[in-house]
Amino acid sequence: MKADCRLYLVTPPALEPAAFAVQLATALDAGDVACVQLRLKDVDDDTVRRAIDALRPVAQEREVAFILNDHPRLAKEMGCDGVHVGQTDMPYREARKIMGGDAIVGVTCHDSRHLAMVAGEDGADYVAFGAFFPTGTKETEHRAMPELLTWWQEMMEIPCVAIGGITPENCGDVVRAGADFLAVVSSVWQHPEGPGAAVRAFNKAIAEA
Ligand SMILES: Cc1ncc(COP(=O)(O)OP(=O)(O)O)c(N)n1
Ligand SMILES: Cc1nc(C(=O)O)sc1CCOP(=O)(O)O
Ligand SMILES: [Mg+2]
Repeated sequence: MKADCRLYLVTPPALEPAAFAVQLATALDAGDVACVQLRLKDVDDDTVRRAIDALRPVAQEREVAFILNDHPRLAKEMGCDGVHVGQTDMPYREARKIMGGDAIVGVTCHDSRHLAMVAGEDGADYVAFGAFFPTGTKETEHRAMPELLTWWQEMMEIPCVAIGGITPENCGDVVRAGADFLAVVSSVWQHPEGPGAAVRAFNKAIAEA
């Protein structure tokens, strides 16, 4: 059992804020979730602001960290707890400068030991590896293996996030390999019995891994 692995929910790529706030509350009330990332692609800043206004309180009232994908300035302006930046977004150091020392800043590192070491040494709060499994949520060019997580855990103290196609059924190897967080989209929001059932299934799978 690796009880210290936790869930990191990432929102669906498109959502209607008021309706999704209800879904999010259902997910967060169902079990243990460490953080929520708002990930909206190809929308304008005001659309992101409206979504933050609807969703940030749902997470923060439950003491769940609220992280914005891609947009450090909006994350700072809107009171998010952190930001996630990819390799083609803003460089980590610039994001940190905008967010300040206390905020969470996470960095995508694909399947690269080098990128992860650089992010870790620069001061990232977590590194994210993926994709561990095929995913329909986004086109991915990189495939990460569970051994990468084990190597990271042996080398570094900074938490690592596993992402990409992770489900309650396939997460065991990733959890046992050393993931500190499982970042998930479709297996939660498209779960046939709803997001609450998905969170419960993940919590059980993690506890039994
Ligand atoms: C936790 C987490 N890990 C990886 C990503 C992917 O970020 P990025 O490579 O910038 O791609 P987009 O998500 O922006 O399309 C992530 N968002 N979250
Ligand atoms: C947003 C994202 N980033 C990835 C990466 O590999 O960096 S995979 C991915 C999509 C994750 O969605 P799902 O849980 O539905 O597979
Ligand atoms: Mg990005």
